[in-house]
Amino acid sequence: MMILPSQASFSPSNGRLSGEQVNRAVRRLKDLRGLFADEAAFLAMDPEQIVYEVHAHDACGPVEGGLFFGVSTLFPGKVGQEYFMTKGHIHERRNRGEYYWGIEGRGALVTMNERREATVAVIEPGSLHYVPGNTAHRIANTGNVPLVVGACWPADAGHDYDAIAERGFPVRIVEENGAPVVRNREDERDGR
Ligand SMILES: O=P(O)(O)OC[C@H]1O[C@](O)(CO)[C@@H](O)[C@@H]1O
Repeated sequence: MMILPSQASFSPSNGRLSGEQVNRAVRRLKDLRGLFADEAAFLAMDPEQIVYEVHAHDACGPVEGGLFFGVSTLFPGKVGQEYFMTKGHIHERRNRGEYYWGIEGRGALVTMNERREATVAVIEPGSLHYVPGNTAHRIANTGNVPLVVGACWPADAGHDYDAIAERGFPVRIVEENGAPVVRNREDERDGR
């Protein structure tokens, strides 16, 4: 019998993920153009500012039956009144689901199904969230410290951004009177 060493190192308390097969992807403000309601506020900010980074353990490549394991770190901040958020996607293979869990910080998981019905769940340390297939998803950081969220998803799920780009999600997570609230996009006159 062969005793194998750990393939990577993961700390459940702070989400730090490292090792040979761990890839790091960074998204800057300039990668999120057009997603925030307040375009003027967006243009006044540093486009190179890092909004979030994703560390993912890729042990198998994008194969059917495989799994990816990742940790997203979404930094605190706002564009106008709207909290920093991930780009958001639906899986290319539509029926693939995903697990998320809160590790550090506080935020919101926003989902949208094929009928454009949205849900919003509070993410906090220890919270667990199952995103079913056929459901677009994004997270927003509603706190003052980095939001660290773990995720596990099928390796062949893929990311489809174009399918949701035109109309976006039906809700926004914004600050009102110092607290996060859910705002319906239908209440906006323009923009998304
Ligand atoms: O791809 P997005 O929408 O920028 O989200 C960030 C990441 O969150 C995950 O859903 C989980 O880490 C990844 O699949 C994705 O790359």
